Amino acid sequence: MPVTQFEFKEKYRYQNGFNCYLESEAVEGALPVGHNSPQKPPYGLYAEKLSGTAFTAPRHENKQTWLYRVLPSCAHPPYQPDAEPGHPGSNETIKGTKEGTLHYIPNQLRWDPFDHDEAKHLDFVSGLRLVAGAGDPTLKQGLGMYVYAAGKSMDETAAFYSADGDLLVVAQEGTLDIRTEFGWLLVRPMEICVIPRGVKFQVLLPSGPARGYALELYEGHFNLPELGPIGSNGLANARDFQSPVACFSEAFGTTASDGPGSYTVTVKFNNSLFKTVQPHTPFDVVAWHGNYYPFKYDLGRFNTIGSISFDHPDPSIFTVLSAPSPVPGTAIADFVIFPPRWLVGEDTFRPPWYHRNTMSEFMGLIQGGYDAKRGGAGGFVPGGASLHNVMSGHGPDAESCEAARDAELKPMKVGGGSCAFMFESCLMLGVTEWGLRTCQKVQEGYNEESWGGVRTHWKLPEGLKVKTHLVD
Ligand SMILES: O=C(O)Cc1cc(O)ccc1O
Ligand SMILES: [Fe+2]
Repeated sequence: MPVTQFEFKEKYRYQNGFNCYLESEAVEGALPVGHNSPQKPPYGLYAEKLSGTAFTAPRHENKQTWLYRVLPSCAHPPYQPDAEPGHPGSNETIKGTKEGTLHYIPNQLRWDPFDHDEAKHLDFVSGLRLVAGAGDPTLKQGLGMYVYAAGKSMDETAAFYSADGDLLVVAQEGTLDIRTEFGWLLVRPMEICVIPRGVKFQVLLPSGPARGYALELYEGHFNLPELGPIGSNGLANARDFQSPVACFSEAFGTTASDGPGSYTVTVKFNNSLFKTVQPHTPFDVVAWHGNYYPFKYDLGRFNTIGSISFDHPDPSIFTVLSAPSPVPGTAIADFVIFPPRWLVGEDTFRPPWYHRNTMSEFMGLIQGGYDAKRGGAGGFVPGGASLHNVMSGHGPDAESCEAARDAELKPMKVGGGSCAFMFESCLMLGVTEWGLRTCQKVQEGYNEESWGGVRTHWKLPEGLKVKTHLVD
């Protein structure tokens, strides 16, 4: 059914701000006033608390939301393990291997663009593939890195949630129309969203097939990075984050065990999928208030900051969101983007310097090219990825390096119409069997092709006295 202008406007109304205490009611008076759990909440709703941190987490970290819904979430038949091994979206593909073990490889890896779902038999959940990860969701430590390829919408009677972590979704191709318990989020390419642990959602594809990347954070939550001397504005500004308004369905019966339909809820629990089928909709939240909710962000709104004198700054200057570890300044996951920007550095090697990083770097490309790597077939291209793990040396490929050494250093706009991103983590990443072999996208000659041709420029000026010299 086509949406009318009015419905469209209502459905995609958002509340603005990051990490705010928000409230929303789809029906006037559905939110209890001055009270969280009255004896009988308005209109016969049930009050249900959804916590994103321990009840006793410090005030500045505490995340909770009160939901006012037609039926409480506990009213469902038992969950059952889902799908046979090997089946798309089965435990095997979510874990990465049958045993769930990961491959630890010091080599640089790069992937050709991941396949679209040509056959249109995958939806967002069955099209989700774990490529790399670290840690363990049962310990609430670490993270998972995914690509998704979906050719069709999730069923209108389907919902999904992850008990394992908060899911940051990076849309690369195709629009995601995401229905959540909290309301709707429209996420287009060059936009991202975060769906917190436990929040049920359904992904529709209004513009056809979709492909993208996702990061699941088993530990903590994403925050805006500290701005330090940058001051009180810049990078991703708080007001540009958008959250849904309450929107509910009336598909329920007189009790929790009768109802108009069959609604399938799939849960990802310790990287395994479980399913239940309940007769009432899980999208029955009429009102909510709290600070634990899904949100979206348009990467085009990022206020990019960089050097206006010399030298190439650390990429942390491009951090959109950061999920801290207990070690100050050290992230379990940073989400970093490389948007179009001006380069004006004088006497500066402008692309990323060569480096070995104690953090691991998983990169993807949303659109366009990346200034340190060649594009085209077999290069770093939209929909593909690279992984430079802990201490794996990397930097511009030989071609980009030579071009940058000889470039005339006038002000120059890089990356017009392009946007690469990086999931950077303090943890060593393991690659799944799917990521390494099954997907068949790993570029075999990546290292040799990129850096095999790096030229030696070393030349000792004649007559210069050598202070120390190793005699081999
Ligand atoms: O490796 C990369 O391409 C990402 C990156 C970019 C940059 O500008 C500096 C460091 C870094 O790791
Ligand atoms: Fe790097």
